[in-house]
Amino acid sequence: MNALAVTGGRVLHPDGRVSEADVLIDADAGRIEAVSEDVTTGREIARTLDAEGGLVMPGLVNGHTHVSMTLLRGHADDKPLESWLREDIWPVEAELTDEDIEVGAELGVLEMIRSGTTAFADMYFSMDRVADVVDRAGVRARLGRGVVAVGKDEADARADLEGSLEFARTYDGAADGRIRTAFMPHSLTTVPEGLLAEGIESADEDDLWVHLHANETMGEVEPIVEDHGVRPLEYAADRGALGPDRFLAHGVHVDDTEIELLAETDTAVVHCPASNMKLASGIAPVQHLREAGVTVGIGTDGAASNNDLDLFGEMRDTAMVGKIGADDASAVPAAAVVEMATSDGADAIGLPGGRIETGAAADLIVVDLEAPHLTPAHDVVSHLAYAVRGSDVRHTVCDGTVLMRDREVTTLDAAAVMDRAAEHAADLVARAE
Ligand SMILES: CSC[C@H]1O[C@@H](n2cnc3c(O)ncnc32)[C@H](O)[C@@H]1O
Ligand SMILES: [Zn+2]
Repeated sequence: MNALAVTGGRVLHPDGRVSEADVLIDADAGRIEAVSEDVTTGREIARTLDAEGGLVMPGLVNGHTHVSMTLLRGHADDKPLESWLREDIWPVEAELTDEDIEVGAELGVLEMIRSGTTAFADMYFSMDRVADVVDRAGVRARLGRGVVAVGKDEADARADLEGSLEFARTYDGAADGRIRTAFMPHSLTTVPEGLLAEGIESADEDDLWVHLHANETMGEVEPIVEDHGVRPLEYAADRGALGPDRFLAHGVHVDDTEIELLAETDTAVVHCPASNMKLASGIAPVQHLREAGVTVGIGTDGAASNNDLDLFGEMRDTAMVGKIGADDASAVPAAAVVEMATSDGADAIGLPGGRIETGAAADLIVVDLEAPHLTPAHDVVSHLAYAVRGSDVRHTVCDGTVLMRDREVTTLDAAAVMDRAAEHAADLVARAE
């Protein structure tokens, strides 16, 4: 066995307990072999990661993003979704080159590795380029090419749909299985009903997952209610968009019937609190969703509506806004938020990981707990939800490979990535003006 040992720290167990333990990883198999007090005695250990003063926990799962949108970070702020997309984002995206998308993905993945995210779900364009970055950087992802029919004639919209299915078929299982894919219609209002149902039927024939934005704003809910006389998620169910191998981004404006429908169909929701606050989309009923039995993950959405990809910030936002939404300070507690960012997030997007236990995927991080803002440590789980920042992550491991050691990313050249991204972002915005 090519053994990697993470030693001298405390471990966050799946049931929320924290105890002193080492973690032994089979780096070739990408699997956790043992979690116990001393894994090094009597074993040949190839490499060690020092976790002294730190907490070993599952790598975080960013359940919904558009990673290449890091190039548009800070480009268009302070607008609601509809006008933000139509007036600012889509015109710039029309100028994107494949290379821009690759460079933006490198920057986003670099930021995620440095802030403890080991897996993410991504919907965008030129996804072969994003897949290449995922492969090189060593993270795990569920990827899909987004389908938008707005402003396209029937033939172009159909070509978009075929492209999404083709990407999903071709890349599923790539990067030694670290890449999984999905058919990704953008939303219920940007893809017409016929195409949506047809695409989902084709996806099902090939056992592909499905991911879309849903019920993000009232502006998305009202036209469906007006045109079809049903709630958006009833409309979605009738077109095959709900089920155990589907996950929806946002789910902000869902009524009780829709929450029931999500639970009955085992459809997961990825909550994106910062994006929902920044675009003033609304507050998702996270406590209610969880109580109904819906699997809820957490996502950053793109960096243009957040404006970072630090999932620790997202955990804090989830807890805070969850309490305001429920009008109850005990709603969405720290332990729930940690679950949502780890095991529930992994389950929501159908990727391995999210648990530190024997047999689980070796996707983990070490968080440094020795810092003024983390002192005293009455309750480590509380710190994870409310006080830890992405910059507290010391090491990041995915699939048994060390992606960051002592804050040095091993798979990407951080300085070069940042330089290239700044250059591409400036050129892109200049082209669009
Ligand atoms: C077709 S690729 C994905 C598409 O989605 C856009 N997008 C980014 N953030 C959001 C959001 O919060 N709601 C809806 N759509 C969003 C992105 O700019 C791409 O055009
Ligand atoms: Zn989105």
